[in-house]
Amino acid sequence: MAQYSLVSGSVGLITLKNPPVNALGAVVRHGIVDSVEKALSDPKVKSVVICGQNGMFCGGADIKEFGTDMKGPPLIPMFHSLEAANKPVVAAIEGGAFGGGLELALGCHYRIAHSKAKVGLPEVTLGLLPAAAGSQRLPRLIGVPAALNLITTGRHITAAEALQLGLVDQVADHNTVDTAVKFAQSVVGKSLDSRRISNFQCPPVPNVDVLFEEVMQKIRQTSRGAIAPIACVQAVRAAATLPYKDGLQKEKELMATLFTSGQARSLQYCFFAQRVVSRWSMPNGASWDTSKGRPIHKAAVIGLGTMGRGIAVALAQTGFSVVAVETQEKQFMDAKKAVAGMLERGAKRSGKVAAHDKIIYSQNLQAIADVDLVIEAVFEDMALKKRVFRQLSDVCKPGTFLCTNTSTLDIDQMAAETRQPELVVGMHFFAPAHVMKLLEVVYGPRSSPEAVAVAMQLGKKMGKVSVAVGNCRGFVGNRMLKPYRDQAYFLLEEGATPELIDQALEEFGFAMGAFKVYDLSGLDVGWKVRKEEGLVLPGGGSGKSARIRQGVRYSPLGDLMCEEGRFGQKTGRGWYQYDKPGSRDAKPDPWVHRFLEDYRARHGLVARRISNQEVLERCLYAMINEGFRILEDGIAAGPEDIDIIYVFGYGWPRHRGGPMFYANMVGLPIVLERLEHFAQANPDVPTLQPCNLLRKLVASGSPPISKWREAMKNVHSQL
Ligand SMILES: CC(C)(COP(=O)(O)OP(=O)(O)OC[C@H]1O[C@@H](n2cnc3c(N)ncnc32)[C@H](O)[C@@H]1OP(=O)(O)O)[C@@H](O)C(=O)NCCC(=O)NCCSC(=O)C[C@@H](O)CCCCCCCCCCCCC(=O)O
Ligand SMILES: NC(=O)c1ccc[n+]([C@@H]2O[C@H](COP(=O)([O-])OP(=O)(O)OC[C@H]3O[C@@H](n4cnc5c(N)ncnc54)[C@H](O)[C@@H]3O)[C@@H](O)[C@H]2O)c1
Repeated sequence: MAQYSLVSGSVGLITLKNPPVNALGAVVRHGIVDSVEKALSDPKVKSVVICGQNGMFCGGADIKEFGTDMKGPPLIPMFHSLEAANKPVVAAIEGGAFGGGLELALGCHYRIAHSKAKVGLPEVTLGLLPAAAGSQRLPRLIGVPAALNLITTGRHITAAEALQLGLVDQVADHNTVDTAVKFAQSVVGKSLDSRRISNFQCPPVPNVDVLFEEVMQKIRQTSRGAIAPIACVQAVRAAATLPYKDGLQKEKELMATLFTSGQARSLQYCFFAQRVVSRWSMPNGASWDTSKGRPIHKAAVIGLGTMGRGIAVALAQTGFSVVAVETQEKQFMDAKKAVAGMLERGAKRSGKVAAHDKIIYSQNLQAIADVDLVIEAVFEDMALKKRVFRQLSDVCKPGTFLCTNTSTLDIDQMAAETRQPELVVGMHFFAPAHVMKLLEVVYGPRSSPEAVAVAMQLGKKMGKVSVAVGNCRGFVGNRMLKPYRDQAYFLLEEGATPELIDQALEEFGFAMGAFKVYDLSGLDVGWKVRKEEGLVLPGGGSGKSARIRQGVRYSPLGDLMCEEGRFGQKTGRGWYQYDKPGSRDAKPDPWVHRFLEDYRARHGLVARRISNQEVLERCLYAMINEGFRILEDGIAAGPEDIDIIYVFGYGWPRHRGGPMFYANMVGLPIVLERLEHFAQANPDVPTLQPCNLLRKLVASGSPPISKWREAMKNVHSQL
């Protein structure tokens, strides 16, 4: 609702009330219309202030209403009547004004913001554009380049930046509403013509066509197939080149296309999924609302290689005291230099002071005796990790949380080496750890809810999107990656090239195709793991056993590449060629094509034409099938957990919602039918056999993804 009151004898105060963010649902919109009418028709009222309750102005249109019949007054005429009012209307912005909330403020004649408030037009992140005239008013107020930046990125800006851009008129440190009321009284009688933004001409831009052409080209390159950023540019272009009324019409047409698109549904699903996963639960019933964490002041990182360095930086930048331990002399010296450089660069970007003094370096484990939490990031070697956990348990004070950054190994085996196994959890960061947003928090069978709560809270403090998952080989993300990568290799054997596969995946929207990722992370990493698993045979093996291991189809292609010393970017040669070791510009390599032809000839394989569609179906459906198995096994609490892991950690295009949402969009019966088809053609690939949960969901009428948790409960009770 919107509450109306008369304050200071002459100011009509309209307070938006719709917790928690005062979104502009139908009831609020009715409330605004009624309140504005009251204020404008009351002769005692000389000016109007609009604010939101509980220190929050407005989070925008009510996203939960999208997809419903959206009854109630529309926003655009409401904002026009505010703007047309003959009494000054002032927006008092506390907390935030986002999307429709900022558009409401732009309909007002003045805007006063609290110094800690943030504002923005984040519609693009929901697959939309600011379609309550925001795309037309903002460029008129702050100019085309600044408006383009805000609207195409959706970024939230501080009150100080908003003031600098001319987006707000004043910033208040205290009592924003009181300040706005006084301000409203002070402007009574002043002409309002110059305050009605829809009357403004857009500030002229030299070479407007060139500017928009350049911006559009950049957006096309970076948007990975997302349509909303492109529509945003088109809408701002309309503001820059057309009269307001025509621009508004263009905004409406563009919004109509976006609003009903699958991309908008996917992005809005991601918005809510991110919030769903923060309400974590464990199979034993423990959950975020019943489990309390403990404050962490001082943390330790063990092993300062690729991951340990990033984790130490992320902790220090969050304000934690860190003890960083590395045993090898050269690594120790290199890490100190590298971490200092990372902190400097971070400080430059954020404008904050580099947190050098937060980190103490040591080569001795005794230095961590008084820390509250440890994150181990030594080599991926179970024997070593067990030894380290024994030492940690001896050295650390009782009650210290012991976390491992392992990407695949069994948390429980490490916990078993300690005196308090309930304090052991996985904190699986992604490289580079100070940049990547995802954190998988892995609970073993003995992990306490308190330990999970501590890791989840720590992740949140570090600005990570944390997802709690169960303990199995590869957890969620890496477990699902295996069948995807296996399919990519099998497709090479059958006639594809790395470029063909990567192109199909990149056109789908992945940041990088499977083979570019291999080259980036190093082919030798997987080779080492496969050797330890006893899968690697010299020369790739021979005869029938060459392409079968442990009874299932296996491609030795990756092993053969490693035997040639082709480890990827680090050696300047991998699935692509690079100008020099360490260089990033991947070029197709004729050597690889010959290597694949020789391999096929050796194994009597006849190359066939492989379509992009087959690449997507084989790679993605195999991955999705594993996702269903993960749900069936109770490793992830719901499809949202899997999707958030893939969007934030594995470059899955957000506008496609994550693998499980994608399956829901494609249609579960289609996914099942294609998996059955591929499984029949590849009886020696068990990961293509459709899993029980998928079959049961299809048999029960393929409920929408929002109902899968419920359906999973039934499946679990039947298993
Ligand atoms: C605001 C925040 C920054 C606050 O963050 P914080 O961390 O404090 O809190 P949470 O994020 O955890 O949120 C708490 C709680 O609130 C829910 N929530 C937040 N925002 C909204 C919202 N806008 N609507 C509904 N619910 C919201 C959130 O889900 C949490 O609850 P939960 O139970 O899930 O835990 C942060 O919340 C934030 O960033 N929010 C989103 C801000 C945003 O993106 N706003 C823009 C919304 S879109 C918009 O405003 C569109 C307008 O431009 C124009 C609308 C015009 C519509 C016209 C439609 C015409 C269609 C024409 C098509 C015709 C087709 C045809 O022809 O048929
Ligand atoms: N590299 C990645 O992309 C990535 C991503 C996620 C998780 N992980 C996991 O993170 C862990 C570390 O991986 P990495 O890539 O940083 O390895 P790395 O080889 O770059 O670094 C490991 C470091 O640990 C040090 N070390 C070994 N034993 C030690 C001990 N007893 N005490 C202190 N330091 C010791 C080594 O000297 C080395 O500097 C592994 O478990 C790995 O699976 C890696």
